[in-house]
Amino acid sequence: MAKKIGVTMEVGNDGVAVITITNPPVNSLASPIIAGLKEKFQDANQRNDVKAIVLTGNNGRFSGGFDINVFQQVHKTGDLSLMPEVSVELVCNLMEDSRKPVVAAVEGLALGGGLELAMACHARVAAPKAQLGLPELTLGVIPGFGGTQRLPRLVGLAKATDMILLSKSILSEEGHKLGLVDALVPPGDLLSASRKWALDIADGRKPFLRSLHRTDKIGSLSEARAILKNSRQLAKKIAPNMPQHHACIEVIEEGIVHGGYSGVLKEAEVFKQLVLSDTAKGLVHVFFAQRATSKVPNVTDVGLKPRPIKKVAIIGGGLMGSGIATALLLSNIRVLLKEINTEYLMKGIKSVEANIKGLVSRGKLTQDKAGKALSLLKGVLDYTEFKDVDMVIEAVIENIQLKQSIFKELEKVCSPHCILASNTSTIDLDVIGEKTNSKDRIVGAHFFSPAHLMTLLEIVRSKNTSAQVILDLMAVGKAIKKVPVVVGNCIGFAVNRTFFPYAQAAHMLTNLGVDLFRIDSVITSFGLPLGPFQLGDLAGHGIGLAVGPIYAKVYGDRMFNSPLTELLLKSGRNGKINGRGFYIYEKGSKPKPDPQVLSIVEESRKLTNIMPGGKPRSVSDKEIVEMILFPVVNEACRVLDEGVVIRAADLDIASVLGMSFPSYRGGIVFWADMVGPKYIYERLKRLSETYGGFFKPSRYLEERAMKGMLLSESQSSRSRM
Ligand SMILES: CCCCCCCCCCC[C@H](O)CC(=O)SCCNC(=O)CCNC(=O)[C@H](O)C(C)(C)COP(=O)(O)OP(=O)(O)OC[C@H]1O[C@@H](n2cnc3c(N)ncnc32)[C@H](O)[C@@H]1OP(=O)(O)O
Ligand SMILES: NC(=O)c1ccc[n+]([C@@H]2O[C@H](COP(=O)([O-])OP(=O)(O)OC[C@H]3O[C@@H](n4cnc5c(N)ncnc54)[C@H](O)[C@@H]3O)[C@@H](O)[C@H]2O)c1
Repeated sequence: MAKKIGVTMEVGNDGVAVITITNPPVNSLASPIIAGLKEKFQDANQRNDVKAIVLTGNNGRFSGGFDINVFQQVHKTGDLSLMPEVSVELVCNLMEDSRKPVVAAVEGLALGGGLELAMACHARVAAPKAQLGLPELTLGVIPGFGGTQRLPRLVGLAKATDMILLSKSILSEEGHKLGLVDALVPPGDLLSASRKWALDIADGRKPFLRSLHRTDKIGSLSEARAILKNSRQLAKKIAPNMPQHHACIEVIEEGIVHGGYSGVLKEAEVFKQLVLSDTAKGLVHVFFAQRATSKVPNVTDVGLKPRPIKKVAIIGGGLMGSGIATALLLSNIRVLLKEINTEYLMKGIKSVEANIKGLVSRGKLTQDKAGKALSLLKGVLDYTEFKDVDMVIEAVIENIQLKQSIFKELEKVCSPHCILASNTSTIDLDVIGEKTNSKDRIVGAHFFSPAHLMTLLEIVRSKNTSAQVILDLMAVGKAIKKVPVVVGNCIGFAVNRTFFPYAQAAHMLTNLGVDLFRIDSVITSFGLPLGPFQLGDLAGHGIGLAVGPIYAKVYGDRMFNSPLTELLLKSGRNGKINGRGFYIYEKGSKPKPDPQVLSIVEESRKLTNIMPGGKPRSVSDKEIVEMILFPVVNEACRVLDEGVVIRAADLDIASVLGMSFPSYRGGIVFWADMVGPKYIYERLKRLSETYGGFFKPSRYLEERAMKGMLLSESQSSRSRM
């Protein structure tokens, strides 16, 4: 059934016109809604039987803002005329400057353009716990319906810049204290209270306030300039590669110096420029790509319902097991943590406690909630209590025989409906389940470290895993605030496999004579939070050495064998874990590049002997980015070709959430498409002629480059799922 979209107006006997937005699920401001609002406000302003107006949203949500699909259309077509001219015609002229008072009745959420409409009203009445914010900067644009001007005038400049630059929303309770919300009322009274407020303004019992004309919360020009100076510093720190933060501050400043109306006009100009930026394209892509991960063909569209998962057993209380336990406990799921002996069990429980304490000390969790979470944890040393768990997540060391024997045992001790998940990062799931008769309920639950903080959950589906089990794990993932991405079974799955050339390429460049600290710095300037060497230190070089042969076995034709990791380990540099790797790690200070490591690098260079003519290769920063990330793109192509992910956008989300690839570049495939498959192919081809198989372009990349296709365009039908 087509969903009902539109704007309605009902005029009551009291002379109040209630204008209601209906566009499920979040009442986004799509073109027909904006047209409907213009029409109804014009009508209400003209009708003699209308004394006052109430604006509200249907189904308990005021509005989730401007329709982000329109941004995507603008990105596809480059056609700016798809953007409506709203900020003056509707928001200033028809609403704010109306002679009839308008009151916003806000419930659920008022975000972006939704909050901007509410701020153009002459008062705001809200239900408790409504979410209020201007998150436009997360989409690469700025507020475009006057929000840059009205929010500072309603809550003060410091609070407004904080909310806008950090895209922080607040609840209506806080909004009430700040003056953004004029009255808080129970949801059942929202409409009647708003009607009354509107009539009170009309009859002069309450003030007729136009937000854009207010100056009482702005302070003096020098105070404003001091706040904006701090904002500029904040923007430099949090968004060094993005244009919208600085642009937004300029627009706010325009309004402070030349008045709100001038600010509104500048806002529209700047909005037009930003909406076409690569940053906006990347961030809007990520917005939709993240939501698309919830749609898994033959799983979420076949009428299945997720089964309740109330109790989970975790086997192994090490780094990953304790992190996974923390994530489950924080979402009120009971956890049995199994270890091999009391000492390791206590260590595991202490890690969970430390994770939770860390959240409390950073103000992310109340003491009460921390206590409640820990009360749901029970440590065990055997399988006696496994009979009534709904799911087991195995997180023991990466050892095939051990995992196989555990799964064989689980089949006996757990109920037949229990989901059997493994957190393995490299072992084939079919191999793990080889000795069982439960292959349909064996699934990969690949969390990323630290598991209680990282949001990606790769759900690895073997050819036998049932749709019901995938759906159940997706539901658990969402319940514990992860973003589940369903991927196919292969060594490294989607993320680790795609990024295995990341460290390898860095090692190759270093062996070619490029300074390793420069490589890290170039890559962090590109936008990844950690360069390949610092990332290696964080993961631990022992792990790097252990997984190398596993990758070599299947992807050996495209491996660069660097002796550097082994040499590091030989000299006692395990990485962050023992305070020394490529960097030195001291408590309380940032990692410091260790010059002593350079002699180890020299030794490695002698062994590989790949420097041209024995002299360091000279490379530009651009070449560094290309030589490190194009091999990653190349592997992403193979992942797409083999159908390891359902759609290219899933790999974008997985790269953003699993590897912290910059979201404003849209994820690894989106970025590659922006750079151009043909250019990437030609660069790799040239590099492979000099340096061999590591850079050899994949069949998929070559094909797309030759056909002038994007990498994200219609994938091969040879899906593994
Ligand atoms: C000529 C040029 C002149 C230029 C002048 C300027 C003109 C235009 C100015 C625009 C002005 C405005 O300032 C810009 C905006 O308002 S941008 C939008 C700001 N709003 C947001 O960023 C909110 C985004 N949404 C969310 O954060 C969440 O979706 C949520 C609203 C908190 C709800 O969360 P949840 O309940 O978890 O549900 P989902 O996230 O899963 O969403 C459900 C579905 O709804 C879709 N959705 C959500 N928001 C929007 C939206 N704003 N537009 C379109 N669609 C939206 C979402 O995609 C989900 O869809 P599916 O179910 O299909 O996946
Ligand atoms: N470390 C990471 O960054 C990371 C990321 C994703 C996935 N993984 C995977 O997660 C798994 C665990 O890795 P980790 O880093 O937490 O290892 P870890 O060494 O920190 O922890 C493993 C724990 O398992 C326990 N254990 C071993 N046999 C057991 C048994 N029979 N019963 C109960 N407990 C047992 C050990 O005592 C140890 O405490 C591995 O499969 C690994 O590949 C690791």
